[in-house]
Amino acid sequence: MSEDERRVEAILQNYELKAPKRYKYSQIKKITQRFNNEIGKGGFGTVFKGKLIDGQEVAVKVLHQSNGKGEDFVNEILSISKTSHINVVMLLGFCFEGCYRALIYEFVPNGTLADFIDKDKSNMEASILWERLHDIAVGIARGLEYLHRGCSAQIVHFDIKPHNILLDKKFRPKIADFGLAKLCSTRKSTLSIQGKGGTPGYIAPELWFDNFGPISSKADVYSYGKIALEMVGGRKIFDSKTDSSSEYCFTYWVYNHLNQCGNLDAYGVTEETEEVAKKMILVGLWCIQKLPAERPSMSEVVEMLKGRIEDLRMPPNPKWF
Ligand SMILES: Nc1ncnc2c1ncn2[C@@H]1O[C@H](COP(=O)(O)OP(=O)(O)OP(=O)(O)O)[C@@H](O)[C@H]1O
Repeated sequence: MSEDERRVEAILQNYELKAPKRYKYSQIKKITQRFNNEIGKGGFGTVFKGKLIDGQEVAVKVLHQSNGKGEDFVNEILSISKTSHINVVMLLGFCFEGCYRALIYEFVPNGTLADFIDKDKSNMEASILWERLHDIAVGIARGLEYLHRGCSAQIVHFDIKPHNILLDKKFRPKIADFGLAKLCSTRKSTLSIQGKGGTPGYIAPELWFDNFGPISSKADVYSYGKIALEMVGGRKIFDSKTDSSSEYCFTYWVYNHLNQCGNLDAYGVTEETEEVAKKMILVGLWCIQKLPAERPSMSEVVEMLKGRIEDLRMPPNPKWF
């Protein structure tokens, strides 16, 4: 056994794991029918569709063997095994055997929020579309509120982006991909991370620069704000391949437009759907405030989204990163 394996094994034994069952690699092969149904590839591994003995459909993430260190694997297991929430993807099991590592999740069948944002929605009735967007926004906010405050350990995800939000058959969002997540004591409100995590466009400024204040769950709030704006804009607000200034422009455009009491026709927002769109924009703008202390908590975001539009203010100054 390598030093790294010994370390992972010790952590797994010492940690009180709530639920996930440990599987042998031979069982993983059976569950995935010898890896014959690939769903997709990520930075850390390949995801296959599979079936447990009781017939439950699962997604099995098989980690690349080149991932020498067990850190991401342990992080994902330890973070997610402490959770149980309708808006957080459930970890059902894992495999850690020699160089083989795999994670077994509930299968979430309706693609990612990124797919949904990109999808042509012109044949969807506007009121249905905006109700769905609003419900997705509330669901993600509730999932994050739970991770930040509601489960036994405080969890900061650090990589909230549309690709990591899966949608179930009722379009309920489920937060996935806990590779960068960090557990911290519920009494501690700040934490530190080694290395730079996150994804450009969604990553909070304090994760890059030292002078923005302490690192806390407000980093996820920032990423959430970007997602909320992206959902309203119906497009990526940051696209490194095409236009590095698009994010900046969209955010300012929306801010100025709303400040001057303009309507949002250009974004397919009608009178009927304007309230929902405005709420999501206002929430998004508050969440992407440069200083973490000026951003709302996720509980406040849920209240803002569920409350009356009249009670929402514009952020006082456009000081976004
Ligand atoms: N529980 C699941 N149910 C259904 N599909 C899933 C599930 N988990 C992941 N997938 C799909 O598998 C693909 C790969 O997921 P994975 O989390 O490994 O990578 P990623 O999020 O795309 O990239 P990275 O991990 O590098 O951020 C994605 O397209 C995702 O939609």
